[in-house]
Amino acid sequence: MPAPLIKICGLSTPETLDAAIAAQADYIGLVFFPKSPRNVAIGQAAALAARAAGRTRIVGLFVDPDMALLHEVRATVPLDVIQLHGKEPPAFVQQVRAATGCEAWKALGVRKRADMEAARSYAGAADRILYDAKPPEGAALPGGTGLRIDWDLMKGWKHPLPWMLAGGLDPLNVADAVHVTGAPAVDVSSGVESAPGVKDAGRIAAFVRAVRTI
Ligand SMILES: O=C(O)c1ccccc1N[C@@H]1O[C@H](COP(=O)(O)O)[C@@H](O)[C@H]1O
Repeated sequence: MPAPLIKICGLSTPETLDAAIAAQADYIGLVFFPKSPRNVAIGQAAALAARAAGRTRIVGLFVDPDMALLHEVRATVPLDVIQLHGKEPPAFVQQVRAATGCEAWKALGVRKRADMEAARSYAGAADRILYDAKPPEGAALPGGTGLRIDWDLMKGWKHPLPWMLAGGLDPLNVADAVHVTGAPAVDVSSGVESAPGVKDAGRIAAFVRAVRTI
């Protein structure tokens, strides 16, 4: 099995961005969602992206954005990937990919096996499905909650698209998560923080090390 790809999401400072790059994370994520403690202003994101350019790939995370916001961000932030973490239907995901030239990743909230079935409808529209834990009804955030998927749900599941595992991963559990699910790519946000929105350089390094030594 090839080494899983690694994304460190929700970076907002040059120091923690540098930590992710030094650890050789494959992707770094910038969150454009004002309700998130990891939200970055467009100017702040542009400065972080300039620092990261050519050293890792840059993912912009959005929740039910309109095309105007995506174009506004892309005018100054050179995104490689747009991660859609809301209720975006396949046609919109396809439109995002066509209009921006970025890869489009669609996040799906998973609590039971049936939640994963929705992945099929994104074949041909999304470049990757990101499976995240489904938050409880009425939760403030659709992701970045530290909640975990029941990894056993993925046993025997035939993934219709390239995919990534997210939700409650951390340096101590990520190796188990990969062993149980066979994930080809992993994404972490709160599991490498010391407080909500505060990334920890040591935990970022430990997470990448834990994946690279699987
Ligand atoms: O990180 C956030 O603040 C966030 C906000 C809104 C939607 C998604 C968000 N993060 C994504 O959620 C998953 C899981 O995060 P965690 O590791 O459980 O904290 C991950 O894909 C993040 O990119």
